[in-house]
Amino acid sequence: MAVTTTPPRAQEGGAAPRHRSTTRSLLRLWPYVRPVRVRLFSAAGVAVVASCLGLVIPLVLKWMVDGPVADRDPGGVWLGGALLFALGLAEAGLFGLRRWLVARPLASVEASMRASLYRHLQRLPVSFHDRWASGQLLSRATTDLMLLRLFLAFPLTFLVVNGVTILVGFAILLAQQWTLGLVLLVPAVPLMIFCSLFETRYAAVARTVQDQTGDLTTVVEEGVLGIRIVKGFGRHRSQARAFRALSERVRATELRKARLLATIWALIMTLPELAIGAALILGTIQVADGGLSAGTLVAFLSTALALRWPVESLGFLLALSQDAATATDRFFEVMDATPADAADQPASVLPRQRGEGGMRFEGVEFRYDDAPADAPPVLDGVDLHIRPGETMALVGATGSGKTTLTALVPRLLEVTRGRITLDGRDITALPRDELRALVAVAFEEPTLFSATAGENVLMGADGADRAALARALKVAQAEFVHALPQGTDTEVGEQGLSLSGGQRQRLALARAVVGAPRFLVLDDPLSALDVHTEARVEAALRQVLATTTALVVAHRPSTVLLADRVALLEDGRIAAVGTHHQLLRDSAAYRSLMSGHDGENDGEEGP
Ligand SMILES: Nc1ncnc2c1ncn2[C@@H]1O[C@H](COP(=O)(O)OP(=O)(O)OP(=O)(O)O)[C@@H](O)[C@H]1O
Repeated sequence: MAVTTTPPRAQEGGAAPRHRSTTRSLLRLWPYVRPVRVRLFSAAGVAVVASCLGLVIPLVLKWMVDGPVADRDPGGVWLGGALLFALGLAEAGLFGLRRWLVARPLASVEASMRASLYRHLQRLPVSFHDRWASGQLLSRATTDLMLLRLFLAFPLTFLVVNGVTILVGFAILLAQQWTLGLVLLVPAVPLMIFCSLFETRYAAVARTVQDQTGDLTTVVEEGVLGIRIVKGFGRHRSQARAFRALSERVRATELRKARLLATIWALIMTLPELAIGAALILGTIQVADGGLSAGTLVAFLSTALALRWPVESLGFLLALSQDAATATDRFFEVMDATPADAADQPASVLPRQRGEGGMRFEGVEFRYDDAPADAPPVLDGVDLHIRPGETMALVGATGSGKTTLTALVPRLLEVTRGRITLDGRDITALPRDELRALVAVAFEEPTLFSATAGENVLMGADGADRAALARALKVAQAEFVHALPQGTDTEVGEQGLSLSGGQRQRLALARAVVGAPRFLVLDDPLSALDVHTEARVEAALRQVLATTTALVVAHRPSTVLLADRVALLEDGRIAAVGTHHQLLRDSAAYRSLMSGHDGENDGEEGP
């Protein structure tokens, strides 16, 4: 399975991709923004009108200074004052309306992006999740999406509003006194150069800080999930040191970001102020010479001052846009990864052949994407046939590829070469839903979700009822559930009651069998059980699921004995197949493997 992107790692010095276009990045948000475009554009229109109303105020001032004030007409002054008050009120009201227009749609854009990301993460193959740190994914789903909502709510609108206001404002300035207007325009050229330099540098720092925040999230998550190990080995000090070092790195990068912002902000504020100062001096000289009316100078300077905020806010708006472009890139790095179903081969369904029943591995080769190029494949030409209704134990040394082989059947991993058939049908030609209904899996690490015990089990099959639940609990010898405070309705998992390792394993096993699957793949799911419980589980499994074809990774002779036949995995291929006794007799490797377990203490399951 080819996944098209690799996880970016936070690097000191910035990891922003070169040649990135901020606009092109942000334009990718369009499909999510499209449904709310009418409200967003209306809000921008309202804000433009509000901002331009602000520019009318100096014109009213000019009329007042040159008219009623010069003519000492109190009625005119009152009229001008009332007009100014009405304009101010309208401006404030319109900005309020803008905020009301965008609040709800933007919350829905953020929610729909988060839902798409979550859906996509669920569809991405296991190999993708193996390669990406969970904190990097978490930070994309939280911090990055929040930055995007902020961008759509504020900088996007105000870049447009302030851009239009600056253009209209300068048109008014040039119309009033073009020579003074040109003086104000002088700083525009250096400012544009500074802004473009700033954009490139800021993009690199913004990317670094967002990646480092992802790394920090990973460390926090690992610290919380691994709290028992941290405490058990007294590692809290070294964990805290590692955390401090990482947060120190984030702080240093944030400070770099702040320094850049401070520089551009200082330039954006100073240059226009100098230009306004120069215009004031030149304008005063012109008024003294009689070339300009006092009212025009007042209006000119008021307009110039009204343009200060639109100009000065540019640095801050550009910075927020950069943060948003980086967040967009990070969001699409995940969304662009090829989901597992997209990699399905065309459904060249092989006709089911007689005698082809059961689970068959034919020349199966598998290599991990991130394995070194010169490393041999983990599995190299595996041939194995598990007959219908048969239980095959899979044994092999640690690291021989047993888990990898079991992950290939439900297509958690994809074979690199060769094929696997279930009742004669190539698994790559089966729709995912059908494959997942045919094959049930249980792993050594039993994962339970924050839900009731019953819900955790029923997750194993769509439409399974209470009767199926009771049957599954019986097969998995998980009837201890009935003795829990609320029986099958007791909350378990991270937020609920803590269960012992063996109890969790039996619930996970019940989940695997609740749908009475045709094929069962168990990756040593009974390792935490005592031998007696294990024997009872296996016996019940065989009896109730007589038609099930099972592949069971086994480490202990007791598990092996319950299987019909045993396959020995060695050097990436099946080295021997036979009953336990046959292999003990014929295979030295098998004898040595099993003898390693002879003296093993099988341990007790939890309370
Ligand atoms: N995501 C991965 N990327 C690269 N190599 C991997 C990955 N997962 C496992 N491997 C390698 O593949 C080999 C087989 O691993 P696997 O977990 O399948 O062995 P196993 O037989 O199940 O071992 P055990 O009995 O200890 O559970 C090992 O060498 C392991 O290092």
